[in-house]
Amino acid sequence: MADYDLTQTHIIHLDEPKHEIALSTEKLNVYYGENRAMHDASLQFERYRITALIGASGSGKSTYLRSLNRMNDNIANSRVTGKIMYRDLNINSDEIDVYKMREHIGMVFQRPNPFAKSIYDNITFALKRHGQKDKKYLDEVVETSLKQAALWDQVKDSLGKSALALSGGQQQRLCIARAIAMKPDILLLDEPASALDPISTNTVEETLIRLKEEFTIVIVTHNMQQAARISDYTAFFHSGRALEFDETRKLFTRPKIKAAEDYVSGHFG
Ligand SMILES: Nc1ncnc2c1ncn2[C@@H]1O[C@H](COP(=O)(O)OP(=O)(O)OP(=O)(O)O)[C@@H](O)[C@H]1O
Repeated sequence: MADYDLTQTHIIHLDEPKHEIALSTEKLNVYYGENRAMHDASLQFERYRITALIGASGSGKSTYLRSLNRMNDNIANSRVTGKIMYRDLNINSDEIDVYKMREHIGMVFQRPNPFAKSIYDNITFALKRHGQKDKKYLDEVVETSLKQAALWDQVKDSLGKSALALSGGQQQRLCIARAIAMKPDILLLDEPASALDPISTNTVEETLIRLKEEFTIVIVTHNMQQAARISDYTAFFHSGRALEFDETRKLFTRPKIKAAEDYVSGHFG
């Protein structure tokens, strides 16, 4: 089995992508001040597939995920180099309107973070800010997004209720509904189920599996069973590098790199 060489640049592309590539990075580096937290990460994300990012704590998964829709821009002292290609555009460039780009590449965070507003207003907030006033359209988006996030049946009679009164699992599905209301192409999720109980986790996982019919999903998870259950592809991160990238079933059963084998087998026992 190959071991990794941290002095090498690791560029990992799928041998034969089966679908169109929705998003990719080329030699992506992230620096926090002097600390280089991501080294030349080159990965490709297929459209309508779920890709899981796995690896030990501190290996750089969130750093990488955040850079995909320029969330690292908000961190003082952070710098990102390399290309992030979306629809033939390098979105890691000064000319990009970051807010517009995030309409195409949405994000859901680890802790549910609904606004202190009604369920309805949470979903319509960004659309209204973009000038959408058509009540019929807004009503439709609220219904469709909540249905897609598997929350509609539970909240359809209480859309005026505060989002903060929902359970943690429901709040997270509301945050997913809020993200998909903008009809993004790509959904980035940073451990979206880690703060949830097993039943809510299960519902979120089922929701994500259904959502991949319409969206390309990239998800950070510490939960190997979750990665195995829901993802089509997995990228293994180690020491700020994307070291191995493959179909999930191959990476979990026949990893090529020892560090990946140790990590995966340690978690599966
Ligand atoms: N805002 C920040 N400022 C400075 N350093 C940071 C920041 N965020 C992350 N780092 C550093 O970057 C490295 C990678 O961290 P990151 O959070 O991306 O790892 P991770 O694999 O997502 O970890 P975890 O699984 O614990 O969330 C770590 O050394 C971390 O200390």
